[in-house]
Amino acid sequence: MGLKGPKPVPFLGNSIYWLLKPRCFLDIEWGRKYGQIYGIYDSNQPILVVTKPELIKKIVVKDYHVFIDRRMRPTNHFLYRESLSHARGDNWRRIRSIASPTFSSAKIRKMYPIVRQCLRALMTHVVDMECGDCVDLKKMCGNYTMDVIAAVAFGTDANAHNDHSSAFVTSARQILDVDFVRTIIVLLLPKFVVKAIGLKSRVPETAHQFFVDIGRRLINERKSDPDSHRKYNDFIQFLVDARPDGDRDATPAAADVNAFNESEEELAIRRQMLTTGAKKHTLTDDQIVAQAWIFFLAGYDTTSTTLTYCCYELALNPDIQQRLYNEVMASVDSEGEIGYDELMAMSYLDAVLSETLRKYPAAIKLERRSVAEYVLGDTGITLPAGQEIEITTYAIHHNPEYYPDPEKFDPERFMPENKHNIQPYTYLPFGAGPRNCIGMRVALMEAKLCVVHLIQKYMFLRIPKTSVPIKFQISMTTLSPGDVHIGFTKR
Ligand code: HEM
Repeated sequence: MGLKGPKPVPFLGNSIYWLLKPRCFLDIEWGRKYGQIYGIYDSNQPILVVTKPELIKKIVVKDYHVFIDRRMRPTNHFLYRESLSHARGDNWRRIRSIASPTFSSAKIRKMYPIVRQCLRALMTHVVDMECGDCVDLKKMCGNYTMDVIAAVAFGTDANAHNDHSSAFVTSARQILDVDFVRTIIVLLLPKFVVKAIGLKSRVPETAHQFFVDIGRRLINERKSDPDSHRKYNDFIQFLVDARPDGDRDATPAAADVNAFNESEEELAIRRQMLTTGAKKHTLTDDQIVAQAWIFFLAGYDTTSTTLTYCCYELALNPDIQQRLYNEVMASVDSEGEIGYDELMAMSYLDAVLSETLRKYPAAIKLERRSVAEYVLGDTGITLPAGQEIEITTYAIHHNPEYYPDPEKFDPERFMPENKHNIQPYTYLPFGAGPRNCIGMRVALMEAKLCVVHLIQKYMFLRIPKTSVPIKFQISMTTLSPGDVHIGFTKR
């Protein structure tokens, strides 16, 4: 296509740079140098990088059917192949329209008590720590989101704070703690070299099998219990019960939280996709297991790092923390509890989390793949079928043209009176269009509830061990923090 872009290294493309610097910083540098459309190479795979809002809208919403697939590395395991995030074309449409009602606000309200229960475990754990102690935020938030996602996706009590050797936690760790550098070396080296030196990036099959076994067992139990739909409010149950006339509020309304890109046009496209998507409105048992699995994989680390960054910024910004504390105290009841509607109505809390997701989007980029030849707006570029596309979220969120003083943590940007200043398709922490994050509402509920309960009891403090600025780990797709420590002191 003759695009500008960083010079690729033979066979390795530009991937070699990702070993040296976090990808998010490279995206900013390359965007400054090459503009809103440029080309990079992932090994020998050419990728079109797009950061122009009007073109993003075309790709992810208006012509989403041309860019219906996400860029995916080949995988044979059904847990991935059949999952929502990896599925392609009509298979994805079908799975998405069956799975969407499981994320309706009615269903999320039903899950609320499960999340509340996991929060109790977190609060008990925090009480057991000495106040004023140095808190390992990543670990604390990770244990909480592990408990939540195990409970809502697999109906299982992971007991992550207390039992680090439980089968659930160890199997999850084997899969989640993938060594990035090792993985990229395996991807970069020719296959025969990888084989010859016996390098493996794969996780042991027993870890995957553990989740397959739990999922299959639960589905059997639920299917043989005629009352299960009354007893359980987790994803497995919702997917077992999925019906063509499931909840109608599965698509977000224009006023929904974080729906910055959702005009009536986008909502209509999404609704149309969902209603035409499902010819056969059931999933096989293994397809249900694959969805529970991907909810676990996509929902654990993203929510945990978001919470980590949020508490970190509150520790660095005592004024913002105080204002949030005031809002929390005005919203909770005499027992310190809060209902779903009251939680969602807290505008400053919403602004704090939105700003966290702006400054630290857990996924640093979105990926799409064209299924047909396509003329890209008035750029004069014709994309071939199979063209990989990346939309560099982190770089967009840190562009001073859209967010003045982008390194400043400033929740004001997202207060109701200022939200209209945000240009559509420049705020993408959950992606956009019909293939956006299906778990957004769950993630926000889980994170907000956690902040509300922690801040009531503890003040977050910057301590000598708090690294400023925060350090990011080397990663291709996610914004993972290195160690993050802050102090907690009892209020
Ligand atoms: C703060 C937390 C989270 C963030 C920042 C986040 C972000 C994202 C992003 C950026 C995407 C890609 C969207 C696109 O390509 O347009 C995505 C997809 C997805 N997310 Fe999330 N996510 C979060 C939590 C969750 C949770 C809790 C779940 C499940 C319970 C979940 C399930 C998924 C799934 C299944 C997909 C693939 C959707 C599809 O291809 O149809 N995510 N997420």
